Amino acid sequence: LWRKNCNSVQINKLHGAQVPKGNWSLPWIGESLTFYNQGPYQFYSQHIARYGRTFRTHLMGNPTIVMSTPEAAKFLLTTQQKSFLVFMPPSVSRLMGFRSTYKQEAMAAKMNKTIHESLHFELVRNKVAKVDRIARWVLSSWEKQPCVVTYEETKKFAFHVALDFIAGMAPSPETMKMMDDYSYIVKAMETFMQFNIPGTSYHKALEKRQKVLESSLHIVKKRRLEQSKEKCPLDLLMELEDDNGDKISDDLLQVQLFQFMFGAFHSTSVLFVWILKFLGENQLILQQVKVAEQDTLRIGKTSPEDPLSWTDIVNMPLTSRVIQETLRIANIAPFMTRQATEDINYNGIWIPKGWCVQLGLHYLHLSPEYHKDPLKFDPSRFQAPEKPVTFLPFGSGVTMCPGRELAKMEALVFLHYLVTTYSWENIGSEKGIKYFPTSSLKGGLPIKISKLSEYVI
Ligand code: HEM
Repeated sequence: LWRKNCNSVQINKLHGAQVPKGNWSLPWIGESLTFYNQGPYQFYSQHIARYGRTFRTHLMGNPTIVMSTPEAAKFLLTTQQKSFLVFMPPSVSRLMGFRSTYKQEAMAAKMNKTIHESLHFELVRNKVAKVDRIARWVLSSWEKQPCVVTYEETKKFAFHVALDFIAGMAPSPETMKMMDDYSYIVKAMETFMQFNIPGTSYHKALEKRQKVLESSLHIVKKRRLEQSKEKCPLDLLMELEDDNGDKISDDLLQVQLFQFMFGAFHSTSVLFVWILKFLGENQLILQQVKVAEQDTLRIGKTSPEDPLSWTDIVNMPLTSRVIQETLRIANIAPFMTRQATEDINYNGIWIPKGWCVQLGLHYLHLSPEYHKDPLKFDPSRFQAPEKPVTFLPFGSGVTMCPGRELAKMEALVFLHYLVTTYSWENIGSEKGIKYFPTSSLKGGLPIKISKLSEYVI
């Protein structure tokens, strides 16, 4: 019956448009297991070879059309974005407290607008000195460790930068505990298809979510009393009023802070891990970054305590290209999924209402059509402007990541201190990549670091 239902949709036509070729596989599960086991790139490559650039499948309980061209990205994220809602698998959306009607609620729309506006360039620029302090604090704690599990340690950095940036909060035992609870939630998202059964890690992750929400509420209440002169995004959210002049409720605020922090720290720490992996494997590029750019910058400082400035940040073109190339190859967000709110005809492809459309960023970023020698780590490719809509690590359109400038600035500061002060070697064996909730290295990249003897400025 399930197959019949799907097929009857497929042969229905709207102005001559047709659902693309593909495979439904098993009822409800569809091809989710294959997608999960193979990872997006292999899954996309095999299906594209068989069915063409746009194909249909069944993922996470939904009929899904997968597209991976710049035209499709533009259509889905920009020109036709109003016909779609952001989609997450139910088990993930429950952990995130995400509702599909979310963007339609008036207050939620105001909050979203505030978040995008609050992460402005000026704020990022003003935070360089603070991020500088946090980077030194975290890196100096690595010196005593015989084995640094990069993901675990860069997480501390990204989490505390995000907390300072969003809520003006300094590191404390309470924030470390909050970070551990978050980490448990992220870990639970790695597993495909989860059910809330007592004793399972998913059930425990939902309990941890409750704890993080409590910590978030505590932060909100503390911030209300602080009356800080420097306004952070949380202050701006607290000032919001609905159409009746009522302030945003604490319930909404704590969920918003929860989601905001989630977006802010996990992807960023994963980015650092990938950068360390690629630089470790490309010693020549590492030496160029170190000698030609970062050492020169450090030598220009009057004392070792001199923090980086915004001028320094914008004078790191080589390191910036390393970050771009890492984002392209690592594909931290390997795909984006949207759900159609109406029947849509996209260039003869029929997208029925309720179906999902998945944009395969992983394939777009690694396609030889748009990127020469795509699997080669070659930051110099970014010396020339990339072809339009072929590089979207932060998405595009109204939901484009508002934290992208902060993420890049953090990475530049972090790399500055890492390469000028330390050398490192990989001490773990390759364990492969996990793709959910983001593309990251299994094992978290264990390294051993040594302080450089020439660091005597
Ligand atoms: C390397 C680091 C990061 C990557 C790769 C990344 C990637 C992304 C992507 C791809 C999206 C769009 C999702 C979609 O449209 O479905 C997104 C959204 C978002 N990101 Fe980031 N992000 C990063 C860092 C950050 C940081 C540092 C912050 C906050 C300070 C942040 C806050 C957000 C928020 C709030 C959204 C939701 C925007 C909306 O729904 O309108 N992200 N991010």
